[in-house]
Amino acid sequence: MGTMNEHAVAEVEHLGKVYGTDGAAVVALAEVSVRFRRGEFAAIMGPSGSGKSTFMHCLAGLDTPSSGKASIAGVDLGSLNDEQLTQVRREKIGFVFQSFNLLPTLSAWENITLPLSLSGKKPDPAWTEQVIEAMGLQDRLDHRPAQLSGGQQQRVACARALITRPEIVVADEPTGNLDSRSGAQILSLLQRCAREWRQTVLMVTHDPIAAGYADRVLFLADGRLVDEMTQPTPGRVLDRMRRFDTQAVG
Ligand SMILES: Nc1ncnc2c1ncn2[C@@H]1O[C@H](COP(=O)(O)OP(=O)(O)OP(=O)(O)O)[C@@H](O)[C@H]1O
Repeated sequence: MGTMNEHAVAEVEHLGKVYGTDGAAVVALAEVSVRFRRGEFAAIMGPSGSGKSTFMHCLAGLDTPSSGKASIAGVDLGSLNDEQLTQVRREKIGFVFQSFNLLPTLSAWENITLPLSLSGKKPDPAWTEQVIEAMGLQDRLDHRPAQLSGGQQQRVACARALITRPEIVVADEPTGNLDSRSGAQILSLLQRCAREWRQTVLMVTHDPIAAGYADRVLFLADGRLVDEMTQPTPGRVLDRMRRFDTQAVG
């Protein structure tokens, strides 16, 4: 695809994670190696307990691998101290969660600009306007989360994730709590992050329709990367997921 020599924005090599010890040890990830490039929208799928959250947490520096390594922009996260890790997360990664995670006492505007307030930075007016307009939030900036619909709240959460212009957007089931129309809006926005703004978007999802918006789908099973699909369609993703079901039964 002409991307062989392109710089990997994020990469894991021989990533492994074991929780607990001895008899109680659970292998959550084993020997996972994958690279993500600039402007790529990737979906991570797999049955419950297959290691998706663990994978994302290790990649984003929220959890420490037991073996192998995770790197962001060529920097091995394992070589950083806590302060440096916090800085990498703050500057390079925007997070979107299934449950929005907005602060209830703050207005939409205050929630969106919180990452900047926390690091003592001023909003870049042109970028801020572009993000707010892309999220369709111009008329909702004074509202508190409770005065917004679920879809609007998730768009506030997306704007908050984008306000620092991170190279990577990590979305953990971003449409899990939304109706299909609001979900489609969020997925189009994530697609735009990748295509127009050249951010690397990594999304965990259980939904084949959501995965259909991605450029590539990675399939995890029992902590291993077992398959990969480019130019996914909901139908092909659904077929692949069904094969996990039959394997689990058999
Ligand atoms: N903190 C922990 N302590 C012990 N075991 C854990 C911990 N976190 C995850 N696990 C185990 O690791 C395995 C992978 O879990 P993980 O949450 O990464 O899977 P998942 O694919 O995200 O699942 P789901 O789709 O249900 O959210 C599971 O067997 C889980 O029980």
